[in-house]
Amino acid sequence: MNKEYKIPQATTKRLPLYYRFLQNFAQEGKKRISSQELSDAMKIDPATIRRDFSYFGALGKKGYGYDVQHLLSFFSQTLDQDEATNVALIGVGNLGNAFLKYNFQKNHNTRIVVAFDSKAPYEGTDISGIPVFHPDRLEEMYEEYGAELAILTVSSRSAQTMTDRLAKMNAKGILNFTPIRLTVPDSMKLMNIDLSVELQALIYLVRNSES
Ligand SMILES: NC(=O)c1ccc[n+]([C@@H]2O[C@H](COP(=O)([O-])OP(=O)(O)OC[C@H]3O[C@@H](n4cnc5c(N)ncnc54)[C@H](O)[C@@H]3O)[C@@H](O)[C@H]2O)c1
Repeated sequence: MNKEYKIPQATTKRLPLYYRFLQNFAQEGKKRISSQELSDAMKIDPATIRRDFSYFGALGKKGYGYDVQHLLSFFSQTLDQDEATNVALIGVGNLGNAFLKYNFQKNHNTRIVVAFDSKAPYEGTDISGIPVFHPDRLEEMYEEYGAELAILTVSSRSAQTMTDRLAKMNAKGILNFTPIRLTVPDSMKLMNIDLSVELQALIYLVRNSES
């Protein structure tokens, strides 16, 4: 990857999607692919795809398109897909339960390995095959299960406290589903996911394409 460029977050978010579609194309036996074909499959305009790919240097050739295997190994390295990522889930309520059930089945290298909920017993319980412990054991079990990242689905009032504890443990990143704007140290990556913001963006797109 060309490290001189800071990759925009919108591009970063599309990388796993590109990877998934490229895997499908490879499974169908496709050797090369144009940005137009990717665009048709992914419903992202070809200019965006070309711009996204340009952040990683010249990956395609004019008139030839992109070499599927080359792109796949490139994305796999970039996304560290060869390395498993263990994730901890904090807060097993409505949202957390759904994540434990889903557990990223489409991405075999990323999985929730341990979860925490204040209603869980100290010695732990099993929900959808994942051990769930009381948050008193966060530091101990996060380490024991080799978690690198945390998904935060706790009630709002606990969000910052749990974030501070994760920061102290040098957790690498948080995927935050709570509505709280969290304060994190520079060393920690934070991504906020808010369905109402996404929905508002969709409403805006729909309204602005009506004429
Ligand atoms: N981002 C989104 O689009 C979106 C959508 C729905 C809900 N949310 C937010 O996600 C969070 C979870 O929503 P929900 O509907 O699952 O709520 P919920 O009340 O069903 O679940 C929250 C869980 O967190 C647990 N909890 C509280 N403090 C804790 C702590 N310190 N450590 C571990 N567990 C703790 C509670 O026991 C509970 O089981 C809320 O903050 C909510 O506002 C976000």
